[in-house]
Amino acid sequence: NPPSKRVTIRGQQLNEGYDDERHDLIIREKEKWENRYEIECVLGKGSFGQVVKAIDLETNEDVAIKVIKNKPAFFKQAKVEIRLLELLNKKQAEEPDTKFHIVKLKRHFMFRSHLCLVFERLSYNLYELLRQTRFHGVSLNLTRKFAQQLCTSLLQLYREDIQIIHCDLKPENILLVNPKRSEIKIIDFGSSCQVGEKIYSYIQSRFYRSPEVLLGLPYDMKIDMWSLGCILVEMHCGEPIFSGQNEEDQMMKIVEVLGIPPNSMIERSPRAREKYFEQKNGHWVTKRFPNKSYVAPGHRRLEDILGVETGGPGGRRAKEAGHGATEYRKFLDLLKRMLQYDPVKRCKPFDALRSPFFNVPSSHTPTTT
Ligand SMILES: COc1ccc(N)cc1-c1cnc(N)c(C(=O)c2cccnc2)n1
Repeated sequence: NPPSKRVTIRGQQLNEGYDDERHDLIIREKEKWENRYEIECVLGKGSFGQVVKAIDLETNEDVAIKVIKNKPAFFKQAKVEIRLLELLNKKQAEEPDTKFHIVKLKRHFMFRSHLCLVFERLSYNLYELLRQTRFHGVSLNLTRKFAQQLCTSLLQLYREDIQIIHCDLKPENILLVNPKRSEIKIIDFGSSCQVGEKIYSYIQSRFYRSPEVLLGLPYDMKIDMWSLGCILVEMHCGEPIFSGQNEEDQMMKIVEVLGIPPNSMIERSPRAREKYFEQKNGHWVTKRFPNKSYVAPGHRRLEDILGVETGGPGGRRAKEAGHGATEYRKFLDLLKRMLQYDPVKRCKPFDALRSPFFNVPSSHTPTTT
C-alpha cells in the first residue's frame, strides 16, 4: 500500500497497512487478487465487512466477494456461513430440479488475513425495489411471485436434513437475480444457525423480529416465517407493518394489530413483565408508555392496512386488475396464518404454499411493479 493509503493507530500499521481502522481491508480498484479476481468497486458495507464487485478472470463470471473483517468474531461467524451455504450448495447439486432461491457460494479463500467468500453476483435488493416505487409498494401479482419463491425457500430450510434458521430475513437480504425479472434469492447467512446449534438470543432485525424472540422465549425456524409475513405486507404496502423504534415500541406496534399475546407466551417469558406487560384484574395488559399513543390492542386491523375492501393500501390499487377484494382476502388469510403469535400455530411453508393466494391462472398475472 502506498504510504498515503496506510492507516496507523498510535504509530502501529493495521495488518501491515492493508486494513483501515475498522479492520476492513482497504479496497483498491483494478487490483488483481490471487491472480484471478479483478476488483472493480465496493458494492456495500455491513457489520461483517464489505462486498466488492469483481470479475473472475478464470471463468469470466461476474462475482460478488464478501470480504470479512480481520477480526476473530467475524471470521468465526463467516465460517458458520460457509458451512451452511456449502450444505445448501450440496443439496442443490444433488437436486437440480429443486428450487432453493438461495445465493450460490462459489468458493472462499484467505487474502491479506481476510476471509473472502465468492458469490454469484446478484442484482439489487427488495428494499431498493421499494424505494423505486417511492415506498408505495409493488403490485399484488409481484408480491405473490416473491411470496411463492420465499415460501419455497423456507420449505427447503425447514427440511429434516437441513434445518437452517436464517435469523435475519428482511427486504435488504433478498436480491433480484436480474433487474428486469422477478426471480429472487436470499443472501447473508452470516447470522444463521441450525436448529440445535442456536447460540444467540438477540437476533433478527427489529422490524422483522418475532414475538418469541422479543419475549426471550425458545425459538426455531418459525421465526423466519414471522419475518416473511412482515416482509410481504411491506412489499405490497411500501412500508414496514411494525416499525418499532426500540423493542418496547416494536412489541406495542405488534399488539396494536394482533392484540395481547397468548397468556402461555407471556407467563413463560422472563422479559414480558419487565418490558411489556402487567396484570390488571387477572388479565395481562400493556404497560403504560408515557408520551406514546397507541391504538388499543387489536384495533389496527390488517384488513385496513391492506385495504381489502377499500382499493388496496391507501386506496391506490382501486379498480386495478388483480387487486379485487377476493384476491386481497386470500392474501389476508395467508398473512394472518404467518403472523400468528404462537409459533406452534404459525403456518409452515408446506401449508403456506397450498394457500388459495397462490392459485391464480398464470394468464392473469402480468408482472408490473
Ligand atoms: C448489487 O449487488 C449488491 C449490491 C450491494 C451489496 N451490498 C451487495 C450486493 C450483492 C450482490 N451479489 C451478492 N451475491 C451479494 C451477497 O451475496 C451478499 C451481500 C451481503 C452480505 N452477504 C452476501 N451481495
